[in-house]
Amino acid sequence: MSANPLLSVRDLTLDFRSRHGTVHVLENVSFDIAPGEIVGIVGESGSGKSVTAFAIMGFLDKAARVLSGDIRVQGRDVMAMSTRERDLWRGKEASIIFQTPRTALNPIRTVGQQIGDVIARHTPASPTEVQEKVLQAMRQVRIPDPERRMGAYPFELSGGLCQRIGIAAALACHPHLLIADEPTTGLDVTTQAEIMELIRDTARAKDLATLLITHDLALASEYCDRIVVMHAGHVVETAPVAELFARPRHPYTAGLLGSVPSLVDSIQDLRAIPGSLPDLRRADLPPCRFADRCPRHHADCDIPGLRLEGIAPNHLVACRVPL
Ligand SMILES: Nc1ncnc2c1ncn2[C@@H]1O[C@H](COP(=O)(O)OP(=O)(O)OP(=O)(O)O)[C@@H](O)[C@H]1O
Repeated sequence: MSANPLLSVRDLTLDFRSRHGTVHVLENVSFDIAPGEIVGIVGESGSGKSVTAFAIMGFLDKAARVLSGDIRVQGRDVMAMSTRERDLWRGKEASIIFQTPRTALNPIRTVGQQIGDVIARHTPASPTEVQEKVLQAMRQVRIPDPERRMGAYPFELSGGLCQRIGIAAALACHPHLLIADEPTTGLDVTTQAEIMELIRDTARAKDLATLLITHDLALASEYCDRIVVMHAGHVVETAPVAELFARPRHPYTAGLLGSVPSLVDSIQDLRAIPGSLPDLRRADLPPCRFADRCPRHHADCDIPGLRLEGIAPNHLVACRVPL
């Protein structure tokens, strides 16, 4: 893991209590992000990507119970913060952008007011100074004609412009950590590329540690430096992007890569991963939650104590029979 990470998540284990029983959502989730690094979390729906992001930001609902683990941003223990400290920390040190930009914005306030609200919460400034900072934030995310657009309501702007407003609000107070949860869902391909380029350029220019949550492996391969692969609440593999795509070592990662048309050599090589995620309410979840779906399953896989281990420089895998 990184020598001086900006974000460090260690052995995060949490569950949710629900009417249908306890859901064992995350177990021993660990990863780091260095300043300026873009890390993608990939995995099927339900693998725990968003819950991990919400745990970092302190957005978990009351049904969540953190059983163990540690989350630090710039060395600061995020889970030990009071609600007030957390409110001040969000936006100033860490920000999140969501997948549905229009619904993430308040429909009855102009976009300029909404960016201004974030600035005013964190910086003592006069209304004129706030307005100047709003314009700066809008220019930074390349919104054309910001003087006019700051008076618009979200419904008056395209999905791509709304996402730019979301990013402007997230970055307005210069945080060090940015979490982007499926930031381009629902946007057309050209707008998707523009938004991803904006996120990448900003991360590089401002040395932001960026966590990109996505289903889209092709997108992750293009914009991320490193990938964290999650399956059913476990991190199963993490490696620099080129290495992971050239030589996946976990059978689940190999299965994911083999199921993406643009990443296989020919259509004949395209394969779906058999089975589905295990029911996370099971009290007897196996040490490897991929075991029931794994073509390489072996008796050793059922021995408790499976951990992420180094298999090559910067390449960790949680598998007893890696590829
Ligand atoms: N409030 C909750 N109560 C019970 N279970 C929950 C709650 N929130 C999330 N979960 C469960 O946690 C697991 C992980 O959900 P999460 O949303 O993090 O997955 P994800 O990988 O982000 O999926 P997607 O790509 O569909 O957003 C799922 O099994 C989900 O049902």
